[in-house]
Amino acid sequence: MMSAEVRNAPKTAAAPESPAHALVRGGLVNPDLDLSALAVEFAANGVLQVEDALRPAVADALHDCLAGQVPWSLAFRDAEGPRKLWAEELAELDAAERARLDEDIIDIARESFQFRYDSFMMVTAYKEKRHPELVLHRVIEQINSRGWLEAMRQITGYARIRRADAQATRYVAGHFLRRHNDENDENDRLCAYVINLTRDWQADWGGLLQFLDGEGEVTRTLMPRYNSLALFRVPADHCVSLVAPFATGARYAITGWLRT
Ligand SMILES: O=C(O)CCC(=O)C(=O)O
Ligand SMILES: [Fe+2]
Repeated sequence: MMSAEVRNAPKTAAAPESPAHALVRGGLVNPDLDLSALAVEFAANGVLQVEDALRPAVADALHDCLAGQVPWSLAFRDAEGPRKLWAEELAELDAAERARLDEDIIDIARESFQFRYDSFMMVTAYKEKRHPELVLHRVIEQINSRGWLEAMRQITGYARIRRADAQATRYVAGHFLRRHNDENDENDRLCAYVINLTRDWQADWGGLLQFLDGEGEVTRTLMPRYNSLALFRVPADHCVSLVAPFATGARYAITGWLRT
């Protein structure tokens, strides 16, 4: 399937070096973090929310990119599996087709694993050199840099972390991600991470990252606080709760896995 990036952008080799690109090249990690203290907390729970995780100016640049520049596509599952619909394809649907799509998404959610959120596949865009103006290309380089990976190895205790992938996500009213555990066929995901880039989110808007035990009890809830970094071991059962119809904000994040 052709990616949103492929459809939406001409292929350009040279990435323009804007001030935001230069800023992100300077590194992501907030140098004030106490990595040893965070490691103690992570070792105890296997789940951790790091506050003020990125350098503040970097968080602001990433927020501005997600809130203003990213060409989102809608991610969900149909009968065959994961699907993406580009913004233009959604715009072409009439009201009846749109209602049908919503019904189909919810029908699957009733019976099985399902999600609905806006997505931008950062690794695909990077490899295919699509949308080189987006600072997200620099993020792909930085989350695979020695500095970031070493910080992640120190916090998680996983010396085997070798690389990271990433997608940008946006959850608005009606979006959700049902219970799953992040395991994949390659079995190379050691930890999941979520960099939260939403300002002024409210807990009763939903969009909460929740961890579940074998009895279906919620064991931990993480608010998507601005510039927080959620880290947790894979596998772990978790979900993103439904964003309420009255939520006026969008929940922005960059999320992916720390891999072998
Ligand atoms: O956005 C989040 O908080 C979690 C996302 C997630 O669980 C996933 O993409 O697998
Ligand atoms: Fe997940």
